[in-house]
Amino acid sequence: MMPRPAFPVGPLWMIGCGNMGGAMLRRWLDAGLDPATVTVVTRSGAGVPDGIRSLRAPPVDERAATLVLAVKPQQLDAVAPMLASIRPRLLVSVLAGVEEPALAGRIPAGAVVRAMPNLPVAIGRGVTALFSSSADAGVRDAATALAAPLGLAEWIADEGMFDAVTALAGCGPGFVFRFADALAAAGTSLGLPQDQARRLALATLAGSAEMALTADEAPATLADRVASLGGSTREGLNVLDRDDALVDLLRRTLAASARRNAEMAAAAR
Ligand SMILES: NC(=O)C1=CN([C@@H]2O[C@H](COP(=O)(O)OP(=O)(O)OC[C@H]3O[C@@H](n4cnc5c(N)ncnc54)[C@H](OP(=O)(O)O)[C@@H]3O)[C@@H](O)[C@H]2O)C=CC1
Ligand SMILES: O=C(O)[C@@H]1CCC=N1
Repeated sequence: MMPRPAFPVGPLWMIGCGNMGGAMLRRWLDAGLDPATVTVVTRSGAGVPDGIRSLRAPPVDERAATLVLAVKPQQLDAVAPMLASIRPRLLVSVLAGVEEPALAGRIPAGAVVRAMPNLPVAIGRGVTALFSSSADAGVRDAATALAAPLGLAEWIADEGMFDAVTALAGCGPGFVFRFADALAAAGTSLGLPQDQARRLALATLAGSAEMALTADEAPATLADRVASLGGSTREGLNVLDRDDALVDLLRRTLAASARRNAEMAAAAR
């Protein structure tokens, strides 16, 4: 296995440390990020890992090399003024929707990278999509080094694709968790005890995803291997496949999320 790239050198400040910022920071610390280099700024101090400097405003007489922005898009204008004079080498924003020019216009930085992580980054099995208009290898290496311990990291060439990537991978765990509950509930409706249905549903999802990830065949081929001719899986698949029911449902699901990302982008322009 290739060694992971080293974390960017210098102080790392994280603005906002809730569900996503907290998940990323905990994973970075587990992966060897030096806690002494980290400062977190929030209003309440809630959610900051033990042993990490937690402040209510950025320290005035210090500089960050890397600034990670992890507040909600609607909170950008509340935090931007206090970040305007920091001028970090690298600004990494995980804000859904908010585009690079909107970030660069509010928070001057050597370079801006948009990152779209998802919640399984907490266990190093997430997805992080990255975009930057900068072609600077140092910038890209630094962002890749931050994303690598979080799971799969993929650069997106066209920022116009970022809302779609956000809908699929950023929001995706929400849809998968909902699917897991639905699968379990369907088992319960056939008479299984609730806790057992949940265990079976989660283990089935985990095993199937792991198998599909490592298989040479496409998921459709794997599905056909489960569906014996004249058997019960085919009967179930017929329900999902009739009129493209599942595909249509997910198309509408992702389209709704992508639309909301575009709205948040427009609001920040
Ligand atoms: N949750 C997810 O799965 C994903 C989220 N994202 C993105 O991550 C970002 C954060 O989302 P999420 O973690 O879910 O949201 P949370 O509400 O959980 O976290 C927001 C954080 O911002 C802090 N905050 C809010 N206002 C201020 C302020 N004025 N000054 C300093 N800190 C502030 C909050 O702390 P306090 O209230 O104490 O100030 C909190 O730590 C969003 O932009 C979202 O688009 C991206 C991918 C996935
Ligand atoms: O729901 C949201 O807006 C964020 C973006 C991706 C996941 N959560």
